[in-house]
Amino acid sequence: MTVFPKAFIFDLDGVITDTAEFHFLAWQKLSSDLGITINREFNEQLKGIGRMESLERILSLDVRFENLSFEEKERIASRKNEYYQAFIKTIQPDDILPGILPLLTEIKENKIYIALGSASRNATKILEQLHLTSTFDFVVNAASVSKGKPDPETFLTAANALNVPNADCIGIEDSAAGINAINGAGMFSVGVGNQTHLHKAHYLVDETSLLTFEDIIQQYTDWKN
Ligand SMILES: O=P(O)(O)OC[C@H]1O[C@@H](O)[C@H](O)[C@@H](O)[C@@H]1O
Ligand SMILES: [Mg+2]
Repeated sequence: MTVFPKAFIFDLDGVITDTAEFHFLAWQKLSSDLGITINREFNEQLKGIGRMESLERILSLDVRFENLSFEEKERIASRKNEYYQAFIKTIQPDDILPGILPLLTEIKENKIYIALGSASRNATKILEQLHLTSTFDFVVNAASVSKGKPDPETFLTAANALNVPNADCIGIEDSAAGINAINGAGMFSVGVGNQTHLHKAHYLVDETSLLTFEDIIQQYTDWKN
């Protein structure tokens, strides 16, 4: 018999819209200002991770930045955010990734809650630009939690707010940190991306266009039984 979840908890960057690419481009630009080179492979470990922690990981690549003060780090992190905000200025509903709108619609039709579990302080703004604010029953962002992904707190906070058991939630993520967070919360994890980085996902698809309600529910049902 088919088992339906009580909530879907979506990551934002790289799942709802391709802002993961803008985060990468902004970090790359900032790194280049600092004389540090980062590539896409290195960027995989920044996905899902908060702004200051990402900066720490980049600075640790070069001993010249060993003794920066907190104020200096904050200033550098703000510069990255300025670069990022310039990239996201023009984001609009057309930028919702393929497959996401039909999935959201079907979840709603089945009267299942939809939450956002994002590490980004820009999350609310992006949802507004995508005209998706009212689609989400609850939004968790970096300001709502004390421990970011891979800690499960982001996903547990959403489940608590919606008053649903953790094991009745499905989380969707494009980052390894996010998949670890969902699994740590005792939820069913859906990964969007490649096997190398997201092998811990309970169910994995290559891209968002392959996320169908029917397939996810089928996989979730198998996991529950
Ligand atoms: O700098 P922001 O917008 O608060 O985002 C923090 C993090 O948010 C996450 O969603 C992204 O995957 C990370 O790449 C990003 O660094
Ligand atoms: Mg993401």
